[in-house]
Amino acid sequence: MTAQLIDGNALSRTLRADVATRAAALKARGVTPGLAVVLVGDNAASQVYVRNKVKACEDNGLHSVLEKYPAELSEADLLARVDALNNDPSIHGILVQLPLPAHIDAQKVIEAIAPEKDVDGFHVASAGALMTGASGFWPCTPYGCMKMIESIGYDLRGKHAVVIGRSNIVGKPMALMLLAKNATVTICHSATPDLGAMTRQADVIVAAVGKRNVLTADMVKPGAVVIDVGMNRNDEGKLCGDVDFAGVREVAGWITPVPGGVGPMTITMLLVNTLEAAERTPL
Ligand SMILES: Nc1nc2c(c(=O)[nH]1)N[C@@H](CN(C=O)c1ccc(C(=O)N[C@@H](CCC(=O)O)C(=O)O)cc1)CN2
Repeated sequence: MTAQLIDGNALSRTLRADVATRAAALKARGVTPGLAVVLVGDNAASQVYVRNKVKACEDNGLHSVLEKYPAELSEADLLARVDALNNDPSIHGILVQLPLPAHIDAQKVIEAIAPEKDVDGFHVASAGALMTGASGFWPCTPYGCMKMIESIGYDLRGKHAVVIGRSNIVGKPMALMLLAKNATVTICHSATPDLGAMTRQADVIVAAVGKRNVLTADMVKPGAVVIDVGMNRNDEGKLCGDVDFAGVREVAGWITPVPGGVGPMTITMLLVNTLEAAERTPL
């Protein structure tokens, strides 16, 4: 069996077209959804990601501002910028690109963002909302993974989902989202003794570790849905995920590629969250 691809670029095109339609409707009522993207330092990958976020806004009718600061920016100055953006009525969503330089406490900066503008979904209030089922923004990467699973018409009720990785940004929120759809969820991590024994039981596997070949064909139940969140480089310097794609695609039922899978969906869900932040703002 060769797995069917879940194409993040194609799904993104469909979802972004819907964002553009809704943004135009909002504009007609006098509100242009606005996103502020804050980048500190010169991390090469971050520069590409923020550029792609700004372009995605431009292409789909959202207003965006990109604020770039040198790596030496103080934490206090960054907090002051966040405060100014919290009070700017033309800005509905704020994101501070991660990672931040080591002298800045990233969590402190995230907590300074007004929860109603936290379109990254990283604020503790957003995490609490996800946990309790209250209204709030979901982190874009796991939210994108859920949309990919939804796009194949897969019913998670009663299925066993294994999430590999326990970060606050992907692993933990991913597990909560799967749970909310009535999956039975297992979270595996670096101290899990026999990862393969867990993943072989899974109907759905989400790999979010940041290490190549964490998931190989012998660890996958035939027909499983495999979502690859990893973003790594192989020995030739080519982008690859956490999953041994060539091997696993011969066993899985569905699989996401890297590139062209979860990555573009992360940016798409940022647009969705920003649009919703603007829609929720009273006129
Ligand atoms: N404030 C945030 N910081 C970070 C986030 C985030 O969601 N919010 N996530 C990651 C990086 N990230 C978005 O910021 C991101 C990573 C990758 C992609 C993407 O589209 N990848 C492409 C390949 C791109 C390439 O060629 O290098 C793909 O997978 O096809 C989008 C967004 C950490 N920081």
